Amino acid sequence: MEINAPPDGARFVAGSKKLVGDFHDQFVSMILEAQSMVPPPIVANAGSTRSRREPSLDTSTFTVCLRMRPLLGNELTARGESFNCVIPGESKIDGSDRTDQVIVFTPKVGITGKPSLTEATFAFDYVFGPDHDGDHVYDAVVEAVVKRAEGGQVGVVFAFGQTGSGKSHTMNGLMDRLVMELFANSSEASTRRITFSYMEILGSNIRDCLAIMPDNDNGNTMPKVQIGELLDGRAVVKNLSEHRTSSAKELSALIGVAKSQRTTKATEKNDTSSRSHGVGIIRFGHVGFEAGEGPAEGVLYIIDLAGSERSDDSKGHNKSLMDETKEINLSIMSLKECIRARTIASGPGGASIHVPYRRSKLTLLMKDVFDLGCKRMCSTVVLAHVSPLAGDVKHTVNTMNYCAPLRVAVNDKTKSSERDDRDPATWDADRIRSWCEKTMGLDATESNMLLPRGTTGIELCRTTEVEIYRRLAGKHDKAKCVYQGLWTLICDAKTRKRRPDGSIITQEQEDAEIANARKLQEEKAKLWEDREKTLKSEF
Ligand SMILES: Nc1ncnc2c1ncn2[C@@H]1O[C@H](COP(=O)(O)OP(=O)(O)OP(=O)(O)O)[C@@H](O)[C@H]1O
Repeated sequence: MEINAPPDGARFVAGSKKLVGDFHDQFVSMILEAQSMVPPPIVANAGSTRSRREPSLDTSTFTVCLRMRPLLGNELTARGESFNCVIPGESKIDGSDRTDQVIVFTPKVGITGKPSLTEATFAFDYVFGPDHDGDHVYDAVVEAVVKRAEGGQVGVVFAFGQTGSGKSHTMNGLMDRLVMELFANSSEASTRRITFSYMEILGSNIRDCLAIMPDNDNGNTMPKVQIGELLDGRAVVKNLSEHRTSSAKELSALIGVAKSQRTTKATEKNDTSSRSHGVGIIRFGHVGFEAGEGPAEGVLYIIDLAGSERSDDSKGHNKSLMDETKEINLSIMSLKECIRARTIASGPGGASIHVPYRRSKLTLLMKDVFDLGCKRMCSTVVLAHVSPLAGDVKHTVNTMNYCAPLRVAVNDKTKSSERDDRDPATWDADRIRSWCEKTMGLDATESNMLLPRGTTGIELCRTTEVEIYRRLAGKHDKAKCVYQGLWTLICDAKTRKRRPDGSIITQEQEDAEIANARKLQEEKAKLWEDREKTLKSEF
């Protein structure tokens, strides 16, 4: 949509070469006017869409958010292209769906010297504007992921966006709040074991930022960290130090050391630009179990990606900064590719989609998030960051063009899959109880402990491993058996072959299709053989 300047606003000087910065005040008033027309938030009847959907379990969920930083310091008073061109748009909460919109205005000056704005609207799960602080972001999207990781699942929070858009600012704030929350409940201290590690990744060069801690014998000579895959498919990290923490003070001190060790350099856009991906890993272990007995460790990855740069941002770089930029942009591209492919892979007919997580060390580390066969729930929060400045608008549109469709892909997959009767997420309370008793060997008392108040299949599928162990207290072997049995069924359902329209391909249909293809191939071979014979006889 094009918005033209008010007639009395712009100095139209036909033929003279005017730039966007020459119309600072006109653009500011045009954007303020557009902002005054944004409708108030819409809150529809809760539950209106959820009740219509088939129960289904998203084993890897992505919450795609946008955070825009405020204008800073001299940006507030500077002229030229230093004005705000990103504003929060309409907000809707519709049953189980939540949508926040954001509007980006691209200022232009035509060849006639006339200023105009091009308006584009993008939808996200959440949009955090300049007035939202870090606590707001934590409460809205991060807290739930932390709780899941504490319960034995995988949580990932990562920040990406243009250099100088506020990624480190957000992640530092989230880490500070996380430290407070993790140790707020002292009664949990005796039942869990928290460890912290921090590394920085630049291409295949990975460094342990806590290797110089005094509790590490190797000091500064720590070997390079390696990320690889075991024969059984598990991703492993070698030579990364793990530091047990039992208080907020200890964890805070470790985070402080990690931050001070991370490579930053001054670039044209940011005096302290992060030139690597910073990866904080918090593991939640459980005490009181024999080795190999208890629930799996939960893990939380807090990832502050290096800033992506367009060629404009890097025109003043020397060769080494240029090489770093290339590495940074490549790994961010493969991360985005993996999220896109993973969301499509969980949709109808998507089980055969390849998720290229081996392409970079960062995505290999997060393998659980991208693997359809992963045996635990993975929740990822994508925090895309943008600068509000008109001078950065190309980058902003670029970030939004990539991130906003990630959210659409997530929502689309619930559309029209044929109900899978073997998927435990679709079972009612009686069927899941009968499976627990007949297949898993639980007696009636154990079933009552595991399935309080008529727990349905989808509810049990969403229950964390730690919670299953808690409900079946003292019966670790049964808890392990139920969790593993349940996740085998879930993974089978996730990888079941489907047609693009969502209908299930049964084993018999698959066998018939293979036999049919083989028959066609034999017929073709026979045809060629006959042709060759005819040709030979003709010459
Ligand atoms: N929401 C915010 N409120 C106030 N100041 C902010 C906000 N976001 C960012 N800033 C400030 O903007 C500047 C750049 O932010 P930051 O270093 O976090 O960017 P970045 O995206 O991590 O950059 P790079 O990718 O180059 O490391 C910093 O001075 C930071 O304090």
